[in-house]
Amino acid sequence: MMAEPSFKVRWIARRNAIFASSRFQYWAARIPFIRSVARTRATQMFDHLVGFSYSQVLRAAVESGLLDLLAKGPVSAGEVAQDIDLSEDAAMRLLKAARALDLAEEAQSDGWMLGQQGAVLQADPGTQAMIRHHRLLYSDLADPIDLLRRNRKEPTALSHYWSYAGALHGAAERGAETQEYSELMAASQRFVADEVIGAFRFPKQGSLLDVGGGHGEFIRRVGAAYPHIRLGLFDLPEVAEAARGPLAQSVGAERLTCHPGNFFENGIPQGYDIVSLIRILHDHDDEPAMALLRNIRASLSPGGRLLIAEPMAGIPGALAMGDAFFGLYLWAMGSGRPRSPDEVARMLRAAGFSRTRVVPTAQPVIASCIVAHA
Ligand SMILES: CC(C)=CCC/C(C)=C/CC/C(C)=C/C=C/C(C)=C/C=C/C=C(C)/C=C/C=C(C)/C=C/C=C(C)/C=C/CC(C)(C)O
Ligand SMILES: C[S@@+](CC[C@H](N)C(=O)[O-])C[C@H]1O[C@@H](n2cnc3c(N)ncnc32)[C@H](O)[C@@H]1O
Repeated sequence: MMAEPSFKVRWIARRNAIFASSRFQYWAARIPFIRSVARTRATQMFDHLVGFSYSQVLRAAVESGLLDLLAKGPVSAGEVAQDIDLSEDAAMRLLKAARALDLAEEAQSDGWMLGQQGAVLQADPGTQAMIRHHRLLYSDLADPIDLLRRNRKEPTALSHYWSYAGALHGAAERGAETQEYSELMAASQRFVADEVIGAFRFPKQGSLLDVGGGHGEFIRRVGAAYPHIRLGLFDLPEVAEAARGPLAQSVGAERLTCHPGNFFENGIPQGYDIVSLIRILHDHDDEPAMALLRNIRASLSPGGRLLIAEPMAGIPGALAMGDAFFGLYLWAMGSGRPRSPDEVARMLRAAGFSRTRVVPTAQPVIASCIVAHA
C-alpha cells in the first residue's frame, strides 16, 4: 500500500493545480508585483521552447562571418548582404535576429556594429568553435526520445566525434579524429583555465601533471602564470606525441615531460605534487571514473593533491547547464554524466582521498573546482 503523501507532496500538487489554471495565469499577469513574476515565467518558457532557433541565429552569425564583419563596422545592410552572399532582404532578417540577441546593434541609420554579447562572442574563438560543433549534438537530438530509448552504446554523431569514447564501445578508430577534438578542446580551454587559475593557488616551485591534458593548453596557461612550476602532460599516445613539440617550444623543454599512455590501462606517473583532471571525469560512467580516481590516488605521495575542474550538476544559478545540457550531451556521446560537487566528493573519498574541498570559481557555468588531498 502507498504511504500517505507527505506535506511536501500535497503542497506541490496543490501549487501545480493552481499554476495550471488558465484563470490564475490570466490574473497573475495583471496583478501588480505578481505580474513581473508571471512575465518572467512566460518568457522563460518561451525561451526554452524556441532555444533551437536562437542557437541557429548564433550559428548563422558565426558561420557566415557576420560577427567578424560587424567587428569592422559600422557596415550597411547592403554591405553585409554582399559580403556574406545573401539577398538584402535575408541579410536584414539575420541582422534583426542578431540584434534581438544582442549580437548586433544599429549604431547609426543603416550602420551596424557588434552588440554587447556579439563583442564577447566575436572575441572568443573557443565559444565559436562550440557553436559550430553543436551541429553534431543537434543531429543526435533530432529525436530525443528515440535517443534516450536506444541502447546508449549505439554509435551517434557525438560518439564518433569523441573517438576515445566511441573506441570504448568499438564505434570509431582513433587517429585524425583525436586531432580534431583536441583542437576543439584547446580552443575552448581559455575560459576554463582562467577559472581554475583564478580560483586555485598552485605551488610556485612544485610540479603539476595534467591527466587527459590534450594538446596542453591548460598546462601552457598554468606554466605562463607560474614560471617555475614543473609540468607534465599525460594523454593517449597519439595526442601526447602531437602535443610534445609545440608545447616544449611554448613552455620550455627543460620543465616539460609528456607521458603517452592510457589512464585505464597504465599507471599514472608518480612524483607530481598536483594532478589535474580538467573536463575529464564527466566523460566517464561511474565504474571507469572510480578506476581513474583510484589510479590517480595510487600515484600520489602524502601531501599530493588532485584538482578536478569541469562543469558540474546541481550548481545554483546554473542548473540547466548541468543536467539539461551536459546531461543530454554526454548521453548522446554514449559515456559519462555531469556530477554534483557532493557526488564527486563522495567518489573521491571512496577512491581513498582523505579530504576534499570545493574551490569557488567566478563563473560556475564554465567550470566548478574540487581539490582532494591524498
Ligand atoms: C562597467 C559597466 C558599465 C557595465 C558592466 C556590465 C557587464 C558586467 C558586462 C558584462 C561583460 C562581460 C564581462 C561579459 C562576459 C561574458 C562571458 C564571460 C561569457 C561567457 C560565456 C561562455 C559560454 C557561453 C560558454 C559555453 C560553453 C559551452 C557550451 C561548452 C560546451 C562544452 C562542451 C560541449 C564540452 C565537451 C567536452 C566533453 C566531451 C564533455 O568532455
Ligand atoms: C574532453 S577532452 C579534455 C581535454 C583537456 N583536459 C581540456 O579540458 O581541454 C578529454 C581528453 O582525455 C583524453 N583521454 C581520453 N581517454 C583517455 C585515456 N583512456 N587515457 C588517456 N587520455 C585519455 C583525450 O585524448 C582528450 O585529450
